[in-house]
Amino acid sequence: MAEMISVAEAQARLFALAAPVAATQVPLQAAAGRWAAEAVAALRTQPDRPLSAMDGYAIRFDDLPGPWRLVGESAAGRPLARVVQPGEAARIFTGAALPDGADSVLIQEEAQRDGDTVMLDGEGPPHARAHVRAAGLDFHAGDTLIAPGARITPTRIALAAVAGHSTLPVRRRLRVAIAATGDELCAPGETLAPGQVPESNGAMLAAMLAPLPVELTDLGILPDRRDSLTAAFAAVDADLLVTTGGASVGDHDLVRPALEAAGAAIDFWRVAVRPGKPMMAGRMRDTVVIGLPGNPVSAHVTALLFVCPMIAHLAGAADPLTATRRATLGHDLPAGGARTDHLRAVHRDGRVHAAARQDSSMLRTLAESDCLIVRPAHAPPAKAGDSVQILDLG
Ligand SMILES: Nc1nc2c(c(=O)[nH]1)N[C@H]1C(S)=C(S)[C@@H](COP(=O)(O)OP(=O)(O)OC[C@H]3O[C@@H](n4cnc5c(N)ncnc54)[C@H](O)[C@@H]3O)O[C@H]1N2
Ligand code: MOO
Repeated sequence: MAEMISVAEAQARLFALAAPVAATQVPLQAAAGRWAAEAVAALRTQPDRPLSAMDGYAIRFDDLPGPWRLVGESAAGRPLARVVQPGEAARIFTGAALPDGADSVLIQEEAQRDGDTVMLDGEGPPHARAHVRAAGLDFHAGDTLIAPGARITPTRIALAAVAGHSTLPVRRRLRVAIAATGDELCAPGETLAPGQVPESNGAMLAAMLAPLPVELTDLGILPDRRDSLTAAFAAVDADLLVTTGGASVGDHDLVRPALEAAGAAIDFWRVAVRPGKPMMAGRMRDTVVIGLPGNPVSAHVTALLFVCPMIAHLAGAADPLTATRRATLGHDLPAGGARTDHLRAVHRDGRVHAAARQDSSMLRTLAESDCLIVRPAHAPPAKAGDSVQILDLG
């Protein structure tokens, strides 16, 4: 039987199965949560001219301590069409263009006005260009603002908009098919015959993939019959096929032979991960296939470690792996086993506490957990107060 490979090796081999899909240009709002297919440069300088950062009076710093003669007004979008001469001031508002000739802003809390005369009533601007946003303060035309492979966050969408873009280069949406396998499974809510259980992996996977740039096809529940599995897999037209169940070594675990009969070359099967060991991945013509174990917790953990990162990779992410972070352990843990362990845990009083029972069928413990404690294979025993790696659960 094939040896187990490490999580890191499995992720690397998975990513090597297919390159990111084709690039396309989409409207700003449609780019949310996707990844930049190429570098995005500024089409304009921001601000494109000096602007006031405060409400007050545009003055020449050398004229301090005043007084000044008021000669007009500059409001946002309505600049003053005149040069401010020595001894003159212009009323100005936040975001308005600083008139030519002026170099500083006297904030209105430090000014007194009497008709057309403005007088200093306080400290005044501490230096020339005080309360002025210089042209190019934020960025200059031509600056690279978004690196290739960077996630398109709401703030990057705003940045692209102010940089002059109405569209962004991303990868096309991925066509993802999911299928549950198992004769015991019934659609959620259906009346169960003896021995049947409601199918839960499909709804969970669909929810996990919902924030990602995918077009999802749910093939529903496939029976544990090699011929029907083969026919269903062979008919898939997608970038990625994700199955759950039937991945292990039992007589009814037929996903691997059915995938192979449908033309798939399996690249690896069995990963040193707990839960989730029997997962497999390979390629079936233009479709990457990932076979996840059926146990609901195993399916969740392997989807988190492999499916979501693979979608990010195919969607062009420079850094597709889900980030771990450090947390403080709330109690002792025994030495780890031969597989990298993922313990369902909750934060309490600033520390993480693993659930007492970690059976991979127990969905309730998973749903009540806010993170997974990641323990590398063969980790030595850990003590309360030790630092451990965690994966946040959404
Ligand atoms: N002799 C061995 N037996 C098992 C091994 C092994 O190495 N040797 N590995 C175990 C491990 S680890 C796991 S994980 C499971 C996974 O096996 P399968 O992928 O073949 O999963 P199934 O047998 O199809 O199902 C397991 C369990 O999960 C339930 N299930 C399956 N699909 C769904 C679904 N879509 N929604 C809800 N629940 C589902 C299913 O009813 C079973 O209870 O194998 C071990 N065995
Ligand atoms: O990997 Mo299995 O998921 O340990 O139960």
